[in-house]
Amino acid sequence: MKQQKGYSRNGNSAFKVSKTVNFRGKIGDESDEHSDDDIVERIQNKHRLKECSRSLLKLRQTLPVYKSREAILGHINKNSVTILIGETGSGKSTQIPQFLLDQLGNGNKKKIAVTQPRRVAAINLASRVAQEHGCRLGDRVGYSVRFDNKSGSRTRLKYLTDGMLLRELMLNKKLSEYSHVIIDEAHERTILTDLILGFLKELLNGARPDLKVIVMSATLQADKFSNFFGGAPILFVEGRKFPVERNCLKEPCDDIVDAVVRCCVQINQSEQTGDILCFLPGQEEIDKAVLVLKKICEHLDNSMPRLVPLPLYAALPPAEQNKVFLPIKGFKRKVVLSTNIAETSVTIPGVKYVVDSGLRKVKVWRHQLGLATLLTVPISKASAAQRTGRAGRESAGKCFRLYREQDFFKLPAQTEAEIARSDVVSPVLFLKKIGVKDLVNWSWLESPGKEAILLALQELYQLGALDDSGTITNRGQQMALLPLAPHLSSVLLRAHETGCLLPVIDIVSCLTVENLLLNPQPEQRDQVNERRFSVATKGATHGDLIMLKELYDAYGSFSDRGEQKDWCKELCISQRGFKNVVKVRAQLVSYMERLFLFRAGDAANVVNDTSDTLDVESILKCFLAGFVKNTAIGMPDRSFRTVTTGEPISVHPSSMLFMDGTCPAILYIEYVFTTKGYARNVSRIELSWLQEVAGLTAAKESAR
Ligand SMILES: Nc1ncnc2c1ncn2[C@@H]1O[C@H](COP(=O)(O)OP(=O)(O)OP(=O)(O)O)[C@@H](O)[C@H]1O
Repeated sequence: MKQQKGYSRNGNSAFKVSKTVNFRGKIGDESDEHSDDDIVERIQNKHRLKECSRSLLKLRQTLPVYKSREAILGHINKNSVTILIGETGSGKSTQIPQFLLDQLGNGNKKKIAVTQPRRVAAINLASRVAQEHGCRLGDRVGYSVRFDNKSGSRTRLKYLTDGMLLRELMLNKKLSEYSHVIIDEAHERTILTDLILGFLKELLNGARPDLKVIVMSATLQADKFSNFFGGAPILFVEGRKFPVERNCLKEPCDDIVDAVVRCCVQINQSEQTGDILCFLPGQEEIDKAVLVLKKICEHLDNSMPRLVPLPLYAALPPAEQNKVFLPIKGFKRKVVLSTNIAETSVTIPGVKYVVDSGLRKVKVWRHQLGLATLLTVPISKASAAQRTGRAGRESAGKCFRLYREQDFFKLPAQTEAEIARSDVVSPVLFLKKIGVKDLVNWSWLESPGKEAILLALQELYQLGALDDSGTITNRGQQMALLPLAPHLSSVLLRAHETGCLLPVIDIVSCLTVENLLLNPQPEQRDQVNERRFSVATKGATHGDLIMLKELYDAYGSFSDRGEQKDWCKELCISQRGFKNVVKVRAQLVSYMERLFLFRAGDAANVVNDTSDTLDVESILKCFLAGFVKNTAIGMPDRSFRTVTTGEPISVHPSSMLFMDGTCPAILYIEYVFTTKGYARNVSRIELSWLQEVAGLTAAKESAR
């Protein structure tokens, strides 16, 4: 290992060790019939919950926000919109919603919604606030995130992802259940947060002048939000609870995974107790760092705490994600390796040290190509502050930035709004669904621009979501209700119409789980590919989508868990990824059942092809209908050119079709640009299919 580079210190050096106590309330569902034992247990649980809440009250009272309780409530009660700025860890996300909950009292049936850009944060906050409030999670305090809901008729305070609030909006345009909507971490400027803000503005000026809106953020974009809401007052809450010392590298590092690992080892050697939270750009780097740390741990001196690396990224199943929040026993130190999903709102108990790579992965939409690419880019100053803020939440902390101080000053102040670098097909479909007619002049916090809106409208028209007059069709309504991007929704609807729904749902479920197929080590690549080819015999000819179906079937065919695990290992497949696929599949089946009122188990309605009887052509034509723009034609020199712009594109080395030189045309689900443009998740298609599907679209266009 290389020598650890030195750190220069520029922060507060106060250092204090405090004991962490973890309280865990019992979680369960309420049923109507109880035995005497049940009742006794319930009373005991209630007692325990109240006790836990009483001890947490002492901690809550020390939070800066708690001390400003009356002023904050007074402000919110007086104004329709309040912009609230407070430092990380000051208690915004946990305390302000509870002040409002207490103020509502027991008799009031209205609810408080608190939106979060990420599901991990929504769940983490709801769990904590339920403990502080002394209730079971899902009772008075609950959460709702995609594919998971812990809220019920008694829930008065609901943490939910911005996507879930938008879904609620589709069903109830006035949000009539809610008296207060809190938009947390508004500075993240996700498309969905921006959309909600626009929608809330329209509601306040129209159907719900009584609604109270609170926009919260730790960083300064206050003026922008205030101006958007016609000069809404800005409230600053002073004070941070614990100091965090900041350290930067003296020299830049060239290998970020190596630098993170070295920094963790150094913290373990030189710092007092406390867990470590590291921010890395993506899953690939995280998995690599976990592996290296596991290997290194075997050789570490017994006089130091044992390092326990735990990954945290969106593609992990919730049970795996939850592990990072559990306390660790024994002479050990938890090392959580995370993407930016733990960057805002999240408190990971025990964390005292933050290691920040200064990088993140971001999807950038390229209008000219009509494709998105995934890039690793430096974070903003606002992000760096958020990451630093994950330390110092339970006691004083330290943050180690793996870049130089002068590089920090070069970072952009704020993260660019997602809407400025994304395609807006989903948002436009949503706005159409809720009946917005004039999209260009709608209350955009930041308009994506006329051109982007027109392109999105065109795309939705091609997918059959809009009719000639630009009105949403029945198909568009159904697409909006499915929890998928419009292109994938359209694939499912086509599959339902052509009788191949279940195999297509299997494939779509696999596509929604990131990094299901892991990258084998270079020396194992040929062997792993051979094994995959031997299972996915049809995929070897038809490509990655069909291979996913074959792998899904093979995964489901094991009765022995151990054998299933070995199989995943041999084929370099993520077993936890497949567990997630199974859950997503169940949800998608139930959405489709509700939309079309059928039972997927009823063979008369849907043929559930096995790999042996798969109707490959029908399946691929469904995908073609949703992704007709993502096609490329084979050239005599075995290269491909995209149908839309004629750009050269190559099959990605991870594809089953990488070595195949015989495809007349290809369909791909993703485009990535590294050294050149690559197609990922590639399928072989025939030119006649392309003519058939593109012909249908062209016919529609000319009829317009
Ligand atoms: N899950 C948890 N476990 C332990 N302590 C927690 C938890 N959640 C919150 N806390 C405590 O409550 C404090 C306030 O957290 P809260 O999330 O309300 O702050 P915030 O101002 O919203 O911060 P941020 O902007 O960083 O999200 C934390 O600093 C921490 O001490």
